[in-house]
Amino acid sequence: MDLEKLRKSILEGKPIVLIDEDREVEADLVYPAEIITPQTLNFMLQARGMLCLAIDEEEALRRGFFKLPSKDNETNFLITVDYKETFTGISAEERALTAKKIAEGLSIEHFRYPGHLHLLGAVGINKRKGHTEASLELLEMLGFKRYALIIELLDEEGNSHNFEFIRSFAEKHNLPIVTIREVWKEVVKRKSFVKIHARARLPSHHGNFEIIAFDNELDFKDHIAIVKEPLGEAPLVRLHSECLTGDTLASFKCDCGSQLANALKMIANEGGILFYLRQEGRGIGLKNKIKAYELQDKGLDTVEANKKLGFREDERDFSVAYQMLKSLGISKVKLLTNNPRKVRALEEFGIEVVEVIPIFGEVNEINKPYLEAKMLKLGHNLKPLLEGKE
Ligand SMILES: Nc1nc2c(ncn2[C@@H]2O[C@H](COP(=O)(O)OP(=O)(O)OP(=O)(O)O)[C@@H](O)[C@H]2O)c(=O)[nH]1
Ligand SMILES: [Mg+2]
Ligand SMILES: [Mg+2]
Ligand SMILES: [Zn+2]
Repeated sequence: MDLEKLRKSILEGKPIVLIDEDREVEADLVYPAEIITPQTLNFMLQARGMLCLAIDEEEALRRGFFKLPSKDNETNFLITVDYKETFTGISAEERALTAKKIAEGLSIEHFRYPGHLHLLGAVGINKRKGHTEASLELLEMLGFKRYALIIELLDEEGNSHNFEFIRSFAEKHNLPIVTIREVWKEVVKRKSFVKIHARARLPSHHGNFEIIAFDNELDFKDHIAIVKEPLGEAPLVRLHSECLTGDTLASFKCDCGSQLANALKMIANEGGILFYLRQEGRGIGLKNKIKAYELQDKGLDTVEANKKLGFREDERDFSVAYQMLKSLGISKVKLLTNNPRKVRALEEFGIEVVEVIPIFGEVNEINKPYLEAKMLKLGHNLKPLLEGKE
């Protein structure tokens, strides 16, 4: 995402096409309310969705705007308004004026309601990754105030999910395209959602560690770090994904339990950090992993089983691991893994992986086909282990 270029394009009066690939599979045009002109607003109305103004819900409520009684609706609508000095409130000029007055911080006394501009309350992109939230983050990182005019882009037939049309519309009008995923990634780099909650001694079978718990407003799960001093400039780091069956129940189906023990031993000897990440089943959760096991009992491999259940081969997101590292002041690591995706995930956030150190578990007749599938289909570097040369 080239922020300079995006800002320039906005200042030329061009809205950004913000694509939501994950939730709604739709695109909205986005423009800062503070600098909206009647011309740009009129251009945005071509998109033919519903023009709304996104605002932080907390702030809107503080200023006296309110929600209508509603059943739990996914879209967080507040009242509709017109600025008091408008005539009917519907023209591009008058809607632009209403939007600007909201961006100036005026409270509800200066508006009539119901009116012609819909207000949408944003609840924070960590809690909801919709257009409402992402548009505010996007504008903030471009140096604008957190008030966004947004409107869904419909094709000639009125369909909102036509990505081919969305891309051709952007191209035709020379509008930049950004995805909500890109915005979220940038937010994870800029804003901190994780901080240390408590730390305590943890003597264990493997050595004397410290255990750290976090307040985590990023994915709201209880991840922990197991730390052994000294850390040095680039400590040994292991990102361990939870595996109840392997870690706790000593299952033969995978190598997780023995990898965990080996990682803790290495860290006990040399110093380092093990992050115990609650990403059971490569992020699909325990129940789904058992479902995947059911399919594997019937002959599918670990990747095919995930796909059959409608998941990607790997659903893990390492942004929380990045923020935990940051909260511990670490920007360089020696990473214990055979999984190239973990290296890439950290590097994308700007963590320097100075060395990748293989970490093998035990191979047996039961987990061998699973490990082979990971090597062949997920690109894990397990050749030395499977050839017995590790
Ligand atoms: N969906 C799914 N998850 C599995 C399966 N077997 C193990 N897992 C999960 O896979 C995760 C461990 O990931 P692995 O791919 O073994 O290893 P990795 O952590 O990505 O890579 P390394 O760093 O090299 O160990 C844990 O969350 C396990 O619960 C399976 O058959 N299906
Ligand atoms: Mg939407
Ligand atoms: Mg593993
Ligand atoms: Zn496992």
